[in-house]
Amino acid sequence: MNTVEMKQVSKKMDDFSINKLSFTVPKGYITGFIGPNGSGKTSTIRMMMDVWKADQGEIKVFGQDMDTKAKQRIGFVYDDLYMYENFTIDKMRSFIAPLYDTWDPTLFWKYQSKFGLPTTKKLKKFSKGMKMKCSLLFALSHNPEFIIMDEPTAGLDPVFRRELIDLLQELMTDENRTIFFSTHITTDLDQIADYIVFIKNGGIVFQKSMEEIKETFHIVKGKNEDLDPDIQKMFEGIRQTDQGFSGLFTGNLSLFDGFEDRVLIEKATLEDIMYFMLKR
Ligand SMILES: Nc1ncnc2c1ncn2[C@@H]1O[C@H](COP(=O)(O)OP(=O)(O)OP(=O)(O)O)[C@@H](O)[C@H]1O
Repeated sequence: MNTVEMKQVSKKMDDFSINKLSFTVPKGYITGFIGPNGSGKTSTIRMMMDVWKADQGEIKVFGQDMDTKAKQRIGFVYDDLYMYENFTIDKMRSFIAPLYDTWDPTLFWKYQSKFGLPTTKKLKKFSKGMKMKCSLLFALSHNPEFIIMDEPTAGLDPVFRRELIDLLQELMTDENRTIFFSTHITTDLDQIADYIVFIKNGGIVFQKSMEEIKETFHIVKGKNEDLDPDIQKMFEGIRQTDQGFSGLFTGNLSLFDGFEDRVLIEKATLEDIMYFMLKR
């Protein structure tokens, strides 16, 4: 069962386009959305939320086209705060709470206190991190079954970032809940993601489960003298220094059996995978 299904979605902008993008967000799991700067993550999220219309393709959320009823079931965290800057949190609450049937005041005050957000300070006086926390506070207070976040950890200090990751994990004890979020901090995803959607230039690179990623991608380190052109071709990407080479490998590891201790093989992190696949 999928919370989101994007099929062959395309959109042309001035000097950029999303090209026949297809992926799913499986229900009950955390899916991380990665890609380099300007690859189309925010644009894709905007289309998913129906803030922007796609030129072509199909986007289904909860098995239907997006409408106000579906939006009620979603907690949406932008990379910027789209709220009235002259308002305080308390005033914002009086506007936003009535919009949601499932608004939970207990949850609101619980997160307000947990995030340490002042209720009487105007939003324009909030720091970047405080704005992100505020956006999270409003997104979580109506107990959404689907949480979509655009770079939620950007601007957060390491302590709160860790706390947010723990909070997301805690939220996932509800097996009906689904989380989809974009981030450049791939170490966060190494810890909590179940699936990864990787895009580049508005197109899909891959969608895989973390399990599949851990089984498929390896970093092989070795000596430069062992790196002949035939071996080089077997890698998805290679980095060479005077000390030796390291490369991203997705093939059968038995190929290196004869190398014995001349090579070191490790599981690749998401950062390794992005680095080598984008460098290629
Ligand atoms: N309103 C807009 N009108 C025209 N082009 C836009 C608009 N917003 C974004 N773009 C372009 O779309 C491309 C993708 O931008 P987008 O913000 O979706 O990427 P991203 O993957 O979220 O990037 P980042 O990781 O840097 O936040 C960029 O080339 C950007 O200039």
